[in-house]
Amino acid sequence: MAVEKEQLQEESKQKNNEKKGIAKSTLVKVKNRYKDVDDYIETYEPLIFEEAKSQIIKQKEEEEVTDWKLGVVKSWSEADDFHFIEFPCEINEGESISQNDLLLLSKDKFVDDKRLPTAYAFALVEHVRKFFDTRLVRVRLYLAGEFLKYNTDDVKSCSRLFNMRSHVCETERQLYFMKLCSLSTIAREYLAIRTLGCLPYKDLILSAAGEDIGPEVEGWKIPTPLKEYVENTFNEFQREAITAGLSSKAFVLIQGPPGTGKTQTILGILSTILHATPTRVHSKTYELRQGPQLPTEEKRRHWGLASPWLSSVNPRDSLMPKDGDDGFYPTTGNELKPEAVTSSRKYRVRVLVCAPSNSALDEIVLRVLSGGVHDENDRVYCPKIVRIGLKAHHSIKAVSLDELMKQKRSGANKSSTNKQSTAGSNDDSIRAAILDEATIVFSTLSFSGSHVFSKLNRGFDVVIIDEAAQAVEPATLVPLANQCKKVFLVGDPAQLPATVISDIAKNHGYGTSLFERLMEAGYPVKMLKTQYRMHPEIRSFPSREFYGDSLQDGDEVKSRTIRAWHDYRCFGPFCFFDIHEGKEARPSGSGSWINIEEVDFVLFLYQKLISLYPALKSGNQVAIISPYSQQVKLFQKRFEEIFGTSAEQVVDICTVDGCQGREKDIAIFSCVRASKDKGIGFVEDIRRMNVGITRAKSAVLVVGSASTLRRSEQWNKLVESAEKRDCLFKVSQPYSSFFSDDSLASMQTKLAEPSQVSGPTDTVDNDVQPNNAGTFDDQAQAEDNDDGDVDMNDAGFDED
Ligand SMILES: Nc1ncnc2c1ncn2[C@@H]1O[C@H](COP(=O)(O)OP(=O)(O)OP(=O)(O)O)[C@@H](O)[C@H]1O
Repeated sequence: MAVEKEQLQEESKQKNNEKKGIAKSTLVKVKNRYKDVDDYIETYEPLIFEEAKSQIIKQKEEEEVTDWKLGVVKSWSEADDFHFIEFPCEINEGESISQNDLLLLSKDKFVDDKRLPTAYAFALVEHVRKFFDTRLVRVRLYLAGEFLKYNTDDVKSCSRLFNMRSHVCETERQLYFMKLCSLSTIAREYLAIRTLGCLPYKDLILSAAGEDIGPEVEGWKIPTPLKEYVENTFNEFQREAITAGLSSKAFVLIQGPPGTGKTQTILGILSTILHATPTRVHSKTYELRQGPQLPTEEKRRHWGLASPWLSSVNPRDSLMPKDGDDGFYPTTGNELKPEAVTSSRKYRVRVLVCAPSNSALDEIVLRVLSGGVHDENDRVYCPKIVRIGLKAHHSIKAVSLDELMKQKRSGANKSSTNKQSTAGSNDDSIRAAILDEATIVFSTLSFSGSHVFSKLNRGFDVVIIDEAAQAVEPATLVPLANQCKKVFLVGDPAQLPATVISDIAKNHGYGTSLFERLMEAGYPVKMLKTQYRMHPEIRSFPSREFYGDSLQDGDEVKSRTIRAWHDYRCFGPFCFFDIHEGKEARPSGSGSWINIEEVDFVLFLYQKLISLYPALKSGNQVAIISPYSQQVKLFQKRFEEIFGTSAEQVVDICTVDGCQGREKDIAIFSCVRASKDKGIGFVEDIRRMNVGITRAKSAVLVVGSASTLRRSEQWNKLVESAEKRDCLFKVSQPYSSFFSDDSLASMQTKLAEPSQVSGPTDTVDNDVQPNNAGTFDDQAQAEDNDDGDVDMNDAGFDED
């Protein structure tokens, strides 16, 4: 990797020399197809820089920067127009400085924005190493002048840089520094677009060309028992996706609309690719070497002859309980034994599974840990897996690299007498051993470009990227540099895309994922069409509007999602409450919006639901969702005032962007925008609507201003759909009257007959009651105490 980096630097230098005099300052839009690698880099490079700039500014605005620290220059050098300096740095608890952090270095502290010091510069951390009791930080600075435009050699001399140069080029000089932000993710993405030219399937990425995958191009075969498992367990669309994975295609795209079993399909893919053999191996010589495949009866006869103590009937068959738990391979609890590899296994595929965020990643790790994968003989086992990176969820800590290292270290320490002197190199070899043994490695996209990966002895044969439509294209390229031959992109471009901070980059299409671009260009996509989450009444609108009416319901979805509250028309499965007196407002200094009337109504709605169906008070079965983070904060505050309990203990209150991938029994969606003539901002994004209305299993209750929302074509369709289905409710103040006994009785769908329901209906201990401190008639005022707010994806940027 280090060699690659040097090569790339050299390449880029050469190119810049060739281009001398050609100043390329204009940004170009992301296209569906690219002529060549240069065309690709010329498109993405300036967009990455734009995004980096916005990220730096955002961090500064959010005041996530640390305090000034004092350092003393220990050494300095100069190479390739850059200056390098090293200085010791004390790192206190809760602080960190690591590779790719952006620092501000200055001769004096900044006192205010108007009188800037005379010597200061930005610096990028090259590396940090131990130095006695502190750390030694090495940074890179460019002090030759300021670039006037992107991609130009036009450098203007600059006195602050000139002064800085004379200041730092002497040891023992004091300097102040502060960490501004980490540029790790963006640096890895930059390196990834620069390595595109080295990827074996670069032409596919550039041209976005691919034919549909038929069985004739099957590149891998799976043993019969595993094949039977796939046939019996997965629906036809999932099977197609899994079979496409066994083809010789380098890229397989799988679109998974909400609740269609994306994760389930990924588990199926893992089982098959880990136990598949290349088709070419199933040649005549192989068959001869292996002997012919015998029919089952014949096999039994052979076993009988070879093992006369076995009766012709396997005794375990007669004991097998109905749920398939035979006591040897129980299907519940901690049944997952480690894999036993037999001598017939000739191939050991190594898989890297990635996702854009830690939470999405841990979801799959957990599913592999709890569900396991199936081997050649359809036995479930737990493969050797390692979760690399930061912020691993506590439930999967056992397989995190840090935890596995701890275990190995303590094992090694017990058997070692010379611990201290070799600790560092030991760690490296322990890490390498753990990763080499792992069959599946899990990492976020960004972390897959970290130094841990560059030190691996072996790359990965297959990369699976989940939530691939939620990542910008350069982020998707990061794990592909790990020598993989086959790539699965699993995601849904009809749901929310990646968060892009720079408006300029966004307007130039930087938010387009590789998945979306390939799909737009006509690359074949396997779509999962059977959904197992939503009541059909919830499924119908998004299916028609976002998936060409192609979604169908899995067996028994309807009966599994019928609930007692469906006895009232106002509690689902699908409702739109027109809060026509609501008014949008913008807390001062904020880019976000609130709507107090909607908050009031939703609290009445929630209160009514839990008083009629107390079981809803436990287990976070209800979500209150809003596109705007200020509205989310207002909900949390009011909830606490009224119920006297922290909202998060009983209900999930989150932004739409933060709830993608989650599933709840009931979702209440507060749209916020309500005005006489204004637009509806980013609520108009149909992908945001799609996510908001597809989280619920049994009831999606949309709360908004119908007249405002109708200004958007898609929202107009949603309101019309509610109207047609007789589930549009115009609600006037006081909202309590909407839920009066008479009013509820008029909305009853059945007459007092007990419901045939599968969900929770009983009372529970965890009581939530309005307390005396607040009443529903309180009109909570929005607080102006927050800083500027841009409603970003809650997942945010996840690592180092
Ligand atoms: N073939 C199937 N037969 C029956 N149930 C299935 C099948 N595939 C998936 N499911 C069920 O559907 C539900 C959703 O599956 P899964 O979590 O894999 O979906 P997903 O597409 O990853 O969800 P999300 O939209 O939240 O990302 C799970 O309860 C799962 O057990």
